[in-house]
Amino acid sequence: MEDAVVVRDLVVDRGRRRVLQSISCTVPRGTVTGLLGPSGSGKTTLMRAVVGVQTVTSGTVTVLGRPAGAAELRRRVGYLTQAPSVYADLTVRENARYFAVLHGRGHAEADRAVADVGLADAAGQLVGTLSGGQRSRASLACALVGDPELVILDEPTVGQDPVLRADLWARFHEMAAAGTTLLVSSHVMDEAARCDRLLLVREGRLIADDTPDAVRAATGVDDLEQAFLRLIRANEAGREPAGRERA
Ligand SMILES: Nc1ncnc2c1ncn2[C@@H]1O[C@H](COP(=O)(O)OP(=O)(O)OP(=O)(O)O)[C@@H](O)[C@H]1O
Repeated sequence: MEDAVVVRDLVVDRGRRRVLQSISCTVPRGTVTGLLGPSGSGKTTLMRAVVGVQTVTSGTVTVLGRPAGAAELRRRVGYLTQAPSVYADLTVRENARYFAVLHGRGHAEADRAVADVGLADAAGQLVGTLSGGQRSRASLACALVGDPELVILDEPTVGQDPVLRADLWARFHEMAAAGTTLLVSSHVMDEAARCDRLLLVREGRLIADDTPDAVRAATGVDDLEQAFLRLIRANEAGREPAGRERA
């Protein structure tokens, strides 16, 4: 099956800086692919390019077989930005129902999306009165309510407690098992182990595109944070990055 996302030789300049330096990678359908890297490494910029809202300098981004940003992709791609994009003066339920209508879905789907992010008890609460972590989950519910084929989630678990984080990751894997493709960014390396595949970026360059197990095998260490350190050092030493083969 074709990949959900194909990025080829992507270069992006923001301001006067080159923030993505010729990135090529793929996101296979029906997987949870993690986009990992330190703050400022270019994760959000890459996600914006996949959503089609980022001006690119050169290269191509193909999403579900179409150029990124194509009008017909709007309903097929869900995007959770880092800043919650929900209406503060509506309740959680009203927000979810509003976004559900935009995607041709009903109340039942909206209520399910709210429950899926652990907000059933707060469904009647105004978003403006929620905690930061709750607000970001309300935003997540709105990104998922249309049941998009490709879901791009920019740091969806920041500020969530460990139980909720585990629940959210379980939900992501359920969605992937049902055929949805998820690209999920995080700068927390312990989340890398929860992904089917990993894209590791640093300073605008891709230094790994592989499964967690393949990254471990290529570097000879079990701990993914240590594995990434080795990849970074190997990369800085100018050697060929390890672990580029598909498992
Ligand atoms: N609007 C902008 N104009 C100029 N430079 C920008 C702009 N937005 C981001 N950048 C720069 O682009 C680089 C990549 O930023 P990006 O937001 O993609 O990183 P990130 O990996 O998502 O970081 P974080 O984990 O902190 O969200 C950073 O050096 C950042 O300062």
